[in-house]
Amino acid sequence: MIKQILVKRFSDFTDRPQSFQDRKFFDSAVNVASGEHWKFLRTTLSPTFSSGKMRNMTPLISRCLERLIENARNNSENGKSVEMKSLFGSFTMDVICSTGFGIEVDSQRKPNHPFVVNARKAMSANLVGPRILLATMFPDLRRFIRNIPLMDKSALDFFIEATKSVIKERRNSTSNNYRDLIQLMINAHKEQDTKTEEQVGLNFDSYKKRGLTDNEVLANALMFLLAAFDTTSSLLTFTSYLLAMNQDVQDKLRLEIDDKLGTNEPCYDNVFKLQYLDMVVSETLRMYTPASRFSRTAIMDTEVCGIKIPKGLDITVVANAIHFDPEFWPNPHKFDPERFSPENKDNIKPFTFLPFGAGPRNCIGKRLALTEAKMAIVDMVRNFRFITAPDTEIPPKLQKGGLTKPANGMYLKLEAL
Ligand code: HEM
Repeated sequence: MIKQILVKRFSDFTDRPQSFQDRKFFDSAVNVASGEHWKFLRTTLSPTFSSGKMRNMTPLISRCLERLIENARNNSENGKSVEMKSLFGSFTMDVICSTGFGIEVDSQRKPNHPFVVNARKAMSANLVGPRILLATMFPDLRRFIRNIPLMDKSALDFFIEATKSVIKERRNSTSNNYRDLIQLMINAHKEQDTKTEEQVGLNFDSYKKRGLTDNEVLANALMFLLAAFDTTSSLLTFTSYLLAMNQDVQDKLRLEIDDKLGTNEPCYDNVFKLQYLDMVVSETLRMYTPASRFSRTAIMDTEVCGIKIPKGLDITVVANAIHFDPEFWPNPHKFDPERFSPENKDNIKPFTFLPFGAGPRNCIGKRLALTEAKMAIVDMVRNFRFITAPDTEIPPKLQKGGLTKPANGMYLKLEAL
C-alpha cells in the first residue's frame, strides 16, 4: 500500500496536507507547495543537490569539520562528558549556513553571531521544533500549532533581509566561485520574468518559463535551514550513542576507516565507498529515525489496494513503527549493522526502510545529509573513542513529537586517540 501511495499512484497523492493557505510566504517552499507548483520547484531545485554539486560543497563541509574536532577537543578536556546534541547541532548549523547561504559561522564559539541567534530563534518553537516543518510533515500536530505564529517574526524578518542582501551581493558579483545552495538557486532564477505564481497560472510549462522568483529563493533557503538542522544532528547524536554502547562496532568501523582512507581527508568521493560506515549509519537511521513520520494527501477520490480513499484524506506513513516491526526486522531492538551488509541487504523488504521517505517526493536533501554526516563520523571516530559516562542516559528518553531527539541531552565521554 505504501509503495502504491508513494510511487505507483503518486499522481493521486502528489501533495502534503495543506494547512497554511493564509501563509503565502511558505507556500513557495518545496515541502509545502502543491500540484504543478511543487513539480516545478522540485524539478528546478533537484539539480542543486546532484552528486556534482555535493562534491563541490566538500571543501565547505571540511572547514566546518575542522571546527567540530576542535570544539570536541576543547569540550572534552579533563575527561568531562560532552553533550553530543549541541556539539553536533553546532556542526550542522555551521554546515547549513555555509552550504546553504555561503556564510561562515562558528556557532559553538560565536553563539552571538546574528545568523546563529536568529537560526536558533527560528528553530526553537514552544513545542518541539520548527513549527512549519512539523506542521507540514506531521499533520496530526496541526491542531496544536494552528494559532501560533509559524516562526518567530523577528527571525523571519532577519532571514528575509539577510537572504535578500546575499542575493543582491551575488548578482553584483563577477566571481563564479560560489557553490552554496543560494547561488545555485540564483542561477535557476530568470530575472526578466518575476511574475508571481498567481500570474503564471497553474501550468507546469508556464512555471518553467519563468525560473525561480525572489520569494521562492527566500522560502526555500529558509526551509533548507529548518529541514537540515535537527534531522542531521539527530543522526550524528544517535550514531555516537550507539557506537559508545557497541565498542566492537566502533572498533570495526575505525579499522575500516584506517584501512580504506589511510591519512586521506574524508570527502564526498571516499566516504560513500566505506561499506561498514554505510551499514552503521543505516542501522542508526532505522532505530532512531530522525523524521519518524511523513504524509501525503489524496488529491482526488481514488482507491488503493481495494480501499476507497476520498479526496482530501491525509495519509501518514509512520516509518518509525515499520522500522520496529518484527515481521520485517527480527529482534528489532537490537543494534545490528549486519542487517545492511551486502549479503543481507537484498533480503530487506522494499518500503520497510524509509528514513528519507520514498518516491518522487522523498527527501531532497538526502545526499547532503549523508555526505556531511558520514564525513563527520569518519573524522570523529578517527580522533576520539566514544564512551558512555555516568551521566549517559541508557536508553535515552526521547522527546515527544515528530522529530526524534534525546529529551535530556546525550552525554558521552570522548577519549582522544
Ligand atoms: C538525516 C537527515 C535527514 C532526514 C532523516 C530527512 C528526512 C526527510 C523525510 C522523511 C522527508 C519526507 C519524505 C517523504 O515525504 O517521502 C523529508 C523531506 C524533505 N527534506 Fe529531509 N531529511 C534530512 C535532511 C535534510 C536536509 C539536509 C535537507 C536540505 C538541505 C532536507 C530537505 C528536505 C525537504 C526540502 C523535504 C521536502 C521535499 C518535498 O516535499 O519535495 N532534508 N526529509
